[in-house]
Amino acid sequence: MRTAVPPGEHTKVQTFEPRAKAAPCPHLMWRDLRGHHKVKLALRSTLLGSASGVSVVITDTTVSRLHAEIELREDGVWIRDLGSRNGTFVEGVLVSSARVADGSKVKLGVTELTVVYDGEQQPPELWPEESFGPLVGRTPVMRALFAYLANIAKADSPVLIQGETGTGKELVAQAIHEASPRVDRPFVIVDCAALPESLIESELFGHAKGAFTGATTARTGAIEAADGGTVFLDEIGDLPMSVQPRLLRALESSTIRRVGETSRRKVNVRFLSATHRDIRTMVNAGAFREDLYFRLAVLPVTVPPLREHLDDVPLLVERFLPRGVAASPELVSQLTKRPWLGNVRALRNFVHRAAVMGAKEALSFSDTAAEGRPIPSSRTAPPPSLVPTAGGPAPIPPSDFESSAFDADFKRFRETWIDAGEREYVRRLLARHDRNVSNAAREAGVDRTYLYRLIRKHLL
Ligand SMILES: Nc1ncnc2c1ncn2[C@@H]1O[C@H](COP(=O)(O)OP(=O)(O)OP(=O)(O)O)[C@@H](O)[C@H]1O
Repeated sequence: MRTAVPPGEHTKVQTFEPRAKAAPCPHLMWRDLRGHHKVKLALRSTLLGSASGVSVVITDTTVSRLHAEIELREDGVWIRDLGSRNGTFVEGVLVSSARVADGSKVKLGVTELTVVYDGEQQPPELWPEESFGPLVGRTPVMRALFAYLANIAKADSPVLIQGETGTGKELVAQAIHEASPRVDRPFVIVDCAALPESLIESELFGHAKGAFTGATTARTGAIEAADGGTVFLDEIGDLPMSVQPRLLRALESSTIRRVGETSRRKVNVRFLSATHRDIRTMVNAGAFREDLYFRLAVLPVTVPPLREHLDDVPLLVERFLPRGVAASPELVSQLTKRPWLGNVRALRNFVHRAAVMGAKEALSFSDTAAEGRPIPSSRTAPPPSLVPTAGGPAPIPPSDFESSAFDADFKRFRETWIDAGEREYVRRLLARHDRNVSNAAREAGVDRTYLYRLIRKHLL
């Protein structure tokens, strides 16, 4: 359990006035056991299936409970299968994700649906500033996200934040809490992936003295500690099945029971949770409770991967660089062309490495760290650099470890090299064990869930 750091300084520079493009606003027609239906798809994302909690319920036993998701993007309507039992077909072709053209036929189980594009959606509301709490972003996709976050911050319903690793989900949770009426109360974070199954219950709900061996004193759990405020359950997809009913009960009854106690305690908390996994597919696979999913995802948030808002790279670089240091325009231009598979976190790590090692070293490190190479033409250009801004400190010398690393700020130096060493350690460990994580974790003497986290962090 951690309590969040206080909010930092937020820049409110307004230099770029983006316009959101309108997405198509289609309708969906189909016939099932309940007859003919025609539904307008007004939301950016619509869940289709036979479960009663989804937005478009299809009454057909061959349709999975959470079967597919329709997304309205600027370039059209997309459908994504959620690991359904009988698959999703577009014009007779089995797809995992596909664009659906106007008038196309989509088949879920034995039910055929027709997608008709008719008219455009109202463009989404855009946040007027380039930051929202600790988050920065100037692109329409981020400003639309900020406007949505500002709205849901006022509500009290549970929020499920989804997005790839490193997209900023934890920061989104922090931003929601800071913009909510609960801002003056605690914001408590629980990382469900970092705790072994035996400890997670007591971490969440607390325990009584003597509840189990080693419980020498009573302990308040995270949910109780967040009373009046917000509890953020990070990596909720890793919550063991055995603990899920207990969390469901807490959400439904606003009470918790400490491990080893018999009576329940009233709590007043807002639940935010996040995951990089698709919980809908986990529900279909029987690895996550459907009722808990619907309880947690009353207000869903999807954080876009960095490759979908690359125009934010310059602003993010500025945010991550030490005060008084600026990146050269060539470097920034190169950075906006990378795929950033590790998203904003990878960009932040790059900037920190560049400030210690020099941009050239950091770029070549990124090339081997699954971030992909820059566009070929830029590779022949001289190495871009970090330069001091007027009145700022001396430039950090580019190039090799020997000359530059020891001149840097100690904290950053330490983080960068620990990060690099940790990555190399895990890479070699996995190679020695043919990527068998259980064996590797045993040899390393760490918990399996912790090793998974390191693998994800370093994109190994
Ligand atoms: N829009 C943003 N503005 C400023 N910083 C950001 C933004 N998005 C992400 N970051 C920074 O990127 C890093 C990774 O973000 P965060 O830890 O919130 O990602 P995450 O999606 O929760 O990752 P994971 O799935 O691995 O838990 C953090 O240092 C965060 O501060």
